[in-house]
Amino acid sequence: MAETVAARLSAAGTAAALELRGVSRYFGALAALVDISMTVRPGERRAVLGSNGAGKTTLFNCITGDFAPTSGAIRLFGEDVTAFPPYERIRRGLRRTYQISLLFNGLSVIDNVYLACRGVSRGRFSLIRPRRGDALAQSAEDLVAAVHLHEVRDQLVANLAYGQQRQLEIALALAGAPRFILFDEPAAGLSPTERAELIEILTGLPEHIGYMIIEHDMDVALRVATRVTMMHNGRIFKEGAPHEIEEDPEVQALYLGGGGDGGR
Ligand SMILES: Nc1ncnc2c1ncn2[C@@H]1O[C@H](COP(=O)(O)OP(=O)(O)OP(=O)(O)O)[C@@H](O)[C@H]1O
Repeated sequence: MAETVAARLSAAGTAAALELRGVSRYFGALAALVDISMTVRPGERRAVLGSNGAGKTTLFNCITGDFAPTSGAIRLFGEDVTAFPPYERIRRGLRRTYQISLLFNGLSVIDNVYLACRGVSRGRFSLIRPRRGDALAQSAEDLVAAVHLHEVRDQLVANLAYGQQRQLEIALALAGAPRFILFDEPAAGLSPTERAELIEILTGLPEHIGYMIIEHDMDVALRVATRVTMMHNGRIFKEGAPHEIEEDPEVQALYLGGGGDGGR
């Protein structure tokens, strides 16, 4: 369904959510990204696959502005953001989750989400205590529900199961009306049940929110993505619909043939 929305917005002439043109990133002599060009349409859900060292995290770091590309250009919703610092990209609706947890363990689920909503809103330094029913408090409640954590709303983060903590990280990324989210291996370390829940949460996000997801679990990646980019040695190796990638003999040889370990 997200594919339909993406196609409709694109046909209407809407600027791409994300556009990379000739992006390279070197660390000394090491080429982590080489001449990456890609276009992600509004509402599109893109999986980025590739073995260790393929360049996936460096790609995310260039998109967020954590690393400057050595060369090339990055556009967000039609605007050239190549020289923008990360906070300017966040202001334009870009969000990211990390492999490491950035949660406040000593606070409840709802307080973590409320603080995230507060952090991306105007007046974020106000010390006025929130009341239930104010707009931000309501947004926090909605986000907790969107990631299926309403039953543990008042629990301390430290007491949550690992999978629930990952779900909470998704809620934080959803704070403040994001338009495009980068998910960095959200399924890592999850049980099969938790993975199924994650798939439900990601596929249930509002259709106008596009995302890019780094995922080693092929099953998760192919189910939550409408399009897949396969990277290898800092370059784009293949791009296509999930079924095209799954059936591609070269992808199978490089990735799926790795003994069921997702090419790691
Ligand atoms: N800050 C850095 N300094 C030096 N080299 C780096 C840095 N970050 C990444 N690299 C190198 O760039 C290459 C690409 O790394 P990157 O982390 O982007 O790959 P990846 O596809 O995300 O791998 P993984 O699946 O292990 O996270 C690797 O050779 C890595 O060692």
